[in-house]
Amino acid sequence: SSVTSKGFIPFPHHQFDSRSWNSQNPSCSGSPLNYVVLPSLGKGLGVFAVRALEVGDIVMQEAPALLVHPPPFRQGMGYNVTEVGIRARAAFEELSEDAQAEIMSLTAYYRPAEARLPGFDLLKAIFSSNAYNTGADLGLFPKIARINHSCRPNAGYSWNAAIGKRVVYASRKIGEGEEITVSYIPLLLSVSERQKRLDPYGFKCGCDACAAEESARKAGDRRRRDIRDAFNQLERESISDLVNDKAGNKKAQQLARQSAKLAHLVEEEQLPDYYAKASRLAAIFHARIQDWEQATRWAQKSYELRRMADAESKETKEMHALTNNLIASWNNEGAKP
Ligand SMILES: C[S@@+](CC[C@H](N)C(=O)[O-])C[C@H]1O[C@@H](n2cnc3c(N)ncnc32)[C@H](O)[C@@H]1O
Repeated sequence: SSVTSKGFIPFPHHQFDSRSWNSQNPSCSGSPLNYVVLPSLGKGLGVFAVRALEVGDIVMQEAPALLVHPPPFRQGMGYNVTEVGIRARAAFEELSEDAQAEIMSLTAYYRPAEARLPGFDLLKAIFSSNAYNTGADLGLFPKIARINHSCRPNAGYSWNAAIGKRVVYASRKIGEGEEITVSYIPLLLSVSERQKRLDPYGFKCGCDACAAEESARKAGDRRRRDIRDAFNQLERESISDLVNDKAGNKKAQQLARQSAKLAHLVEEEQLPDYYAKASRLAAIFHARIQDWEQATRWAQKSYELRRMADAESKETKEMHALTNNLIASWNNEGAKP
């Protein structure tokens, strides 16, 4: 269409102040360092901001120190851990002594009984405790591996295939000296469900959300459950057919309101991992009621968030295309006599 051939239509500037997003540029090395590794009370080492960071600022980006091409993934059983361990060992042997020492200093979670078994391999434990899916491989990132968990994290991270690095970025404003945290688990769960997911990591979570007093924890549980239910419902509705009668229109209006409410709820609960997903739904449901202005605002927000995580990802490109389509609809409406 003419929109794609003309390229990306610039957004009206008054709509969004995008300065903080612009400060991120994953292709620049980001030095001097934005972080320092220091002891964190009750959590071993942790990563702390040495300056105030805006949303979207890069905390760190790291190429994998160890990259393992995994054996086939077995549905319901995961990878063959022994085989992954053998491959990790082979890759490890190729590294410099310094790189090996950095890896061996990392924290591994295993039961004490495991360590007493013959053939216990600490490298294997370190690798399986700290590695991430990295494209089609598994990668170990020793600097990122120092970041502690929070159920209300202030940073997000993702593999950026274009630059071959895992990128950690501020997903909220972070003050100078504040600890950088990410989430190790899905967050739309109650305090006790989250703790179960964290058990294999060997710690009791004492983050703000888990350590709050009982009434606040209960309220948080309720809000996270409401958010999860709303996501499920709206995602189902987003792929169902539109009915263009009075009742259908009323329902569409209601869904648009619900989608905006969901986007505000995830912000209230401070769950930046879910902002992009909620904003996308709000864009879709406002487009359905042909509220092009709101639809465009939400789509652009989702696009910016996704671009921050990975400018080249399929999801980012999808949101870019959707935003452009919505702007085109908005312009067409304005052009109508
Ligand atoms: C990926 S490492 C993070 C860096 C680690 N603190 C270190 O000193 O190397 C994960 C381990 O850090 C600790 N940890 C992470 N988040 C924590 C939290 N919220 N509370 C307590 N301990 C935590 C646990 O020991 C966990 O097994």
